[in-house]
Amino acid sequence: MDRLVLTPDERDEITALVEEVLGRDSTPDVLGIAEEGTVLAERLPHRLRDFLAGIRADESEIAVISGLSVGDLPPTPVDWRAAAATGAGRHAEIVLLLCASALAEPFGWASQQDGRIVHDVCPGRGQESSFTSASSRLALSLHTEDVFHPCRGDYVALLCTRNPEQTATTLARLDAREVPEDFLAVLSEDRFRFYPDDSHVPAERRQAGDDRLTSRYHTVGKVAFGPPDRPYLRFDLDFMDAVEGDEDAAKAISVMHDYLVASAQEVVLAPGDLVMIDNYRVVHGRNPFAPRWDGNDRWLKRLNLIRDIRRIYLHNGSRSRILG
Ligand SMILES: NC(=[NH2+])NCCC[C@H](N)C(=O)O
Ligand SMILES: O=C(O)CCC(=O)C(=O)O
Ligand SMILES: [Fe+2]
Repeated sequence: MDRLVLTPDERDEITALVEEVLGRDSTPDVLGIAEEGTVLAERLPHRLRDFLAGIRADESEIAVISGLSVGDLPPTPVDWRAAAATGAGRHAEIVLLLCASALAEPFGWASQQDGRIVHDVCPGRGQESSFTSASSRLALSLHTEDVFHPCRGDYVALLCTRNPEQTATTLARLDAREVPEDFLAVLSEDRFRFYPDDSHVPAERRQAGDDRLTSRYHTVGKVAFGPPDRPYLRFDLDFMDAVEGDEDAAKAISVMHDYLVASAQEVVLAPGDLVMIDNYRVVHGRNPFAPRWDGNDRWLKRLNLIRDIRRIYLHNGSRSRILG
């Protein structure tokens, strides 16, 4: 894991840029700021830009930037809808957008959190055991973000605003030297189906049987692909299976899951920590925790990033960075 600890001066420089951007409009347009992101990011401190350029060039698995300001925070919202309605944590959203734009291009999903580009990750009441990021008492299993989609992010960026119980984010990779060749061979073939996860599939639409959003919709592909000595990875036990009747592929999924769990590392994010997770090189998840419901619950802001925004434009057939 790579880490950059910002100096108080660097933190203040970033805060000043964020305040300038927020001060331009009475109602800040987060998507508009995302459009400008790569230009605004040119004004971030040199050491931060150098650090992120290095992360990108090396394809580093995990990078943490510490010491960011997250602004004045209201109580942790009860769910992402409440956060969206009130604009809670706007300062943190812009910190995340600007810093992440020095690494890659921000984009969003029309099907996720109402098409917002910056997401809220906080425990949701009644969602303690869900398979979405709003879960708490149930662990979030190791996954590739948006595993079903060919335009899934190159990175997931998470900025922590609160983490009172020091709940860990879990991370694991596939080391080709550690696994048998025949196992890797199965993973490297188009023998796996990947489905949209529950954050893309509102319960009502699933019940209504909207084909694009139900389990009938899937893409087929490989779990391991790309550079053989440093394979990329596509995996989410909860939202994948083997193609019809392929028992060796089914077995490979469970062996792979056990391998990832056994080799996972934990990173505890503190307020002001921003982690950039390479969504091709590692899978991530979260340990379970007990929600408090006292306004002081764990709260992250999340952003998806892609190296080439044209892939999103081509998929959309328009110059929009909200994939829909
Ligand atoms: N294994 C899983 N639970 N996968 C789904 C991950 C959570 C999903 N990306 C969300 O935003 O809610
Ligand atoms: O809460 C965490 O630490 C990770 C959550 C997660 O997987 C996500 O928001 O995509
Ligand atoms: Fe995730």
